[in-house]
Amino acid sequence: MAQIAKIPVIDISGDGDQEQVAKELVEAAIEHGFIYIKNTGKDIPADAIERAFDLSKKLFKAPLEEKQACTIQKNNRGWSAMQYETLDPATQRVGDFKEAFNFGEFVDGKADQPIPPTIAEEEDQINEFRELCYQLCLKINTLLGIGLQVTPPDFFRDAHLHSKGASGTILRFLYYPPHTETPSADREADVRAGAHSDYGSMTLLFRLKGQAGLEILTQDGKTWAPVPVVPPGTENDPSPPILLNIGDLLSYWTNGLLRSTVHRVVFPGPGKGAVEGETDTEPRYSMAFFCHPVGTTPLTAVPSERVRSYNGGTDEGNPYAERKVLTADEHLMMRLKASYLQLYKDKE
Ligand SMILES: O=C(O)CCC(=O)C(=O)O
Ligand SMILES: [Fe+2]
Repeated sequence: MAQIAKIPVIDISGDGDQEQVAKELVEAAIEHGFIYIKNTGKDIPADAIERAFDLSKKLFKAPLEEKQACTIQKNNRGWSAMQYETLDPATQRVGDFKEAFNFGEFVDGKADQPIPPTIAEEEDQINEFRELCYQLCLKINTLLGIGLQVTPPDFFRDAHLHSKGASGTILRFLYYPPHTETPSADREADVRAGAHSDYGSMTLLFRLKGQAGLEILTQDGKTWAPVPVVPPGTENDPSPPILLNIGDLLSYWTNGLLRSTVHRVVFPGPGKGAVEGETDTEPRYSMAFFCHPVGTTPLTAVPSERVRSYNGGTDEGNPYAERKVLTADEHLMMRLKASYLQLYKDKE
């Protein structure tokens, strides 16, 4: 069996020493880029997560025409069909064995995009779940600011405030069929989601017990390590931990100090390193909340001595000195173009 990923579990739900928690979070973000946020149910109640998963199952079971009518657009919202997205085009021979549905920001509590009629009545519930995720990301942004001693410490949080404008933030439901339903997929050669790093500031990932598949690339750059849904010590929590990972934008913004880790979703068939108690024989559902700063935010130098003095892991001086300042939206567009080849080819 493959070595499972070494990812720390951190509890940020308490009222205790915030500085200490912030420090632990920052060290984990620098060292691993992935962190299990212990789910005590205080930030995101277990039943809100359960209900969101139920809604996601209902959505993917909706008639094909309903989903097709919501096909993903250049605004990154809507439904992406089985094998439509290819996250790692350089390596994959076929597209990802998954379906996905992206919800962008809501306006006045309503979705600002077509929604399948099958789930239209639950629009409020989607909005509420988005809001819980957003609030948790704001809290994490504050902790990162404190841990990196940014002045002011709410520098990152501020850049994510809805009140300052629209952002590319997406709540994404994902459905991966069991291997038995995708016989054309070669368990060894094909993947359910190609190797990639996430585009935004940070991602919250929700998974279900027993459903295998997620792996991260370890620091040697060639070994893949499975990421258990329920790491040791969290078995009795109300819900499995929420998996937090740092995205490319936050890594870029911090000069590479915070690590954006490459990950993928595989068919961990027998002998291929599945975690004990997890399989790929059942349908797999996951939900990702991709948190982005307000689109017009310029990704200028972070006012933190720790970030400033980090030279991006090279000896060539500080990349801030040379690079063009991108906005959050420009950074996102650069990444989207690389993974939706068809969408951008057909319509440009
Ligand atoms: O489904 C998962 O476990 C991971 C999904 C993912 O990495 C993504 O959508 O960016
Ligand atoms: Fe991802």
